[in-house]
Amino acid sequence: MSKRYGGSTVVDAVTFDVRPGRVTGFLGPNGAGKSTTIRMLLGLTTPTAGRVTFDGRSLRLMETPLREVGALLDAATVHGGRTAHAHLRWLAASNGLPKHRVGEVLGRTGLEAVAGRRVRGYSLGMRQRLGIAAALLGDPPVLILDEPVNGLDPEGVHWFRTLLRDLAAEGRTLLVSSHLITEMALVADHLLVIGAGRLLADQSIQELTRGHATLEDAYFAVTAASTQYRAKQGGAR
Ligand SMILES: Nc1ncnc2c1ncn2[C@@H]1O[C@H](COP(=O)(O)OP(=O)(O)OP(=O)(O)O)[C@@H](O)[C@H]1O
Repeated sequence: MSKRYGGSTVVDAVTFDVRPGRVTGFLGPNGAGKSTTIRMLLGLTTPTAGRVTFDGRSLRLMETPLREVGALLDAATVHGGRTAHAHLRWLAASNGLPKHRVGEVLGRTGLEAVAGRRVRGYSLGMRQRLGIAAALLGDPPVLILDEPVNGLDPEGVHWFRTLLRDLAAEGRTLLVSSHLITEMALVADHLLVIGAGRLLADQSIQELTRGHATLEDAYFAVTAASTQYRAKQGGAR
């Protein structure tokens, strides 16, 4: 896929496959084109060139997309006056999903005890859990999660790691973007690295790290030429 905005190409002929049964991490410096790529995967932004298919099919042609692809984008988008339970009930009803899925995803995301509270009183971590619950609602074989650990406390991060591994073990396809390389090193099997709109790496963690002391070192080496924002070293004066 490629995406141009005005005169600038923000995603430049990026091609990749995301395989089932493993966690694929999606990394890149600020402004690299991760969100734009994810929005194109989900049909929220139209590519200037190229296309996206899920098991050979276009998302637009699917009758019940939530059963096919679950997504977490911006956890802040839920109406604050709704309870988590009401939000998920509404999503289930409007997408033809069975009511019992609401209780199941509330259980899987640890939100049962707070499901009757209005979302405006939720912490960022609770909102992230609710966003993950919504992504899981249709029991989809594919999950695309943008910055899912954002705002999660240490227990939440630990819970999420286990959840990701379980979802991969169930044979699902998981694409997870993050800025946290150390977190990716713990959960991902495979990494896509993007920089300045180009795909810089599409490798297993072991392959990418080979020849470097750590995954972080490998990441800095791969993205060195495409990082637009890097502070000068040294103390502030
Ligand atoms: N609607 C838009 N119109 C014009 N330019 C855009 C638009 N959306 C994104 N861009 C530009 O595209 C580039 C890639 O942005 P994008 O949000 O995809 O990067 P990102 O990798 O998700 O960054 P971050 O890690 O900071 O969230 C940036 O230079 C951004 O300014």
